[in-house]
Amino acid sequence: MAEIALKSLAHSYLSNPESPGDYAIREMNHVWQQGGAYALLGPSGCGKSTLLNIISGLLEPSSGDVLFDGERVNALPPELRNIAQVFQFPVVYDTMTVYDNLAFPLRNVKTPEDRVHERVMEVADALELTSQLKRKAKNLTADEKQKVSMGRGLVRDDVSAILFDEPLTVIDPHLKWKLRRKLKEIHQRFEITMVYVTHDQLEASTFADKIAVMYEGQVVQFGTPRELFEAPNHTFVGYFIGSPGMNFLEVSLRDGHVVSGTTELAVGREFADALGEIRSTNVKLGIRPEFIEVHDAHVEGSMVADIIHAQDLGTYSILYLRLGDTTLKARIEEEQPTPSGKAYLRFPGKWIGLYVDEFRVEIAS
Ligand SMILES: Nc1ncnc2c1ncn2[C@@H]1O[C@H](COP(=O)(O)OP(=O)(O)OP(=O)(O)O)[C@@H](O)[C@H]1O
Repeated sequence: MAEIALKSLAHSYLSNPESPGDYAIREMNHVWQQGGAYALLGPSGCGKSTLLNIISGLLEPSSGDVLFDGERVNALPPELRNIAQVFQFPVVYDTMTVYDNLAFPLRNVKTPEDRVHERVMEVADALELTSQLKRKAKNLTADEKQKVSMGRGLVRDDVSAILFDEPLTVIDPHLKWKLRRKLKEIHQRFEITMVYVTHDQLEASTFADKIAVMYEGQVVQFGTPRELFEAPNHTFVGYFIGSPGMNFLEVSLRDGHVVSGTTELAVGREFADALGEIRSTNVKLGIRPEFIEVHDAHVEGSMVADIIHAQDLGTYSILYLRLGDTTLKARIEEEQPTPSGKAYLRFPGKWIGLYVDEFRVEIAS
């Protein structure tokens, strides 16, 4: 087991990269601590697989260092890095039994047979494969084969980390949830550093204690699911996490007042002061639909909005609103009265974010 640190790491698949857009991984520093359960979350093409392949040694980075427990491993080939990798599609030997498939990574490093047996039985038990051990892998379903693949990743207890690259893609939807829980249990039982790659926020938050959100080759935020929800560090995290995503309004100052387009926004003095300090023209106010206060009559400091549409989702509704020239979404709970026609909105200062060139900046209170 090891701490994995990435230092000034960058990678381009081009031989002469020129602009940041030429990089699959833009220069980054990141640390996966020993024993953590992490997710690497991001949309297709943001660089997740590239990053995993650099850690496991399948790919050499264009620049920067990969350190395991402080030791530079850039020059080490994958087989000497002690990293287990589980891919989207099962990697099993069809002609071998489940038992022999699970035993393979251990026998490969000349583990004594009594220890092989002990570990195979332990992993088979954790993955509920005990009754399948004598079957030939070729007779298994896709789900079962992927469980064997995961088991092969888990069976060695001397690995530095296990990297899972979208491992549940081929798994039947009703089994996915169960397997995610299982992986979490296994993590607690074996205390191995695990990095789980996915583009699904639910999958990331059920598995991981901390999530690294990747966007355009950069980790734009590394935090707990709650931190990502309550204080997204980048507009992309705001859009990507939560359903529906965060509202972003382009804002500026006009005669000392905060406006979005031609509409004056009722927000605190601190926000206006912070806005006054900013020179960029790319400035946004972010607020989650969950944190907008919705009233059916005027209250002090409220802004009146037109309700375009209310979407009833059972235990809550999403209101689609027009506030001046911008549209917004707000969530109201079942027990709250749903206003009709007009709604009176308040943006609590605690839940407003200020975003400059897409990154969140602190507002002094
Ligand atoms: N072998 C390659 N040669 C050239 N470009 C590549 C190669 N592999 C990936 N890329 C490019 O690098 C960028 C990052 O790709 P990567 O596969 O790491 O993203 P990802 O987040 O894992 O996406 P997905 O979820 O679709 O697998 C993309 O623009 C992709 O087109």
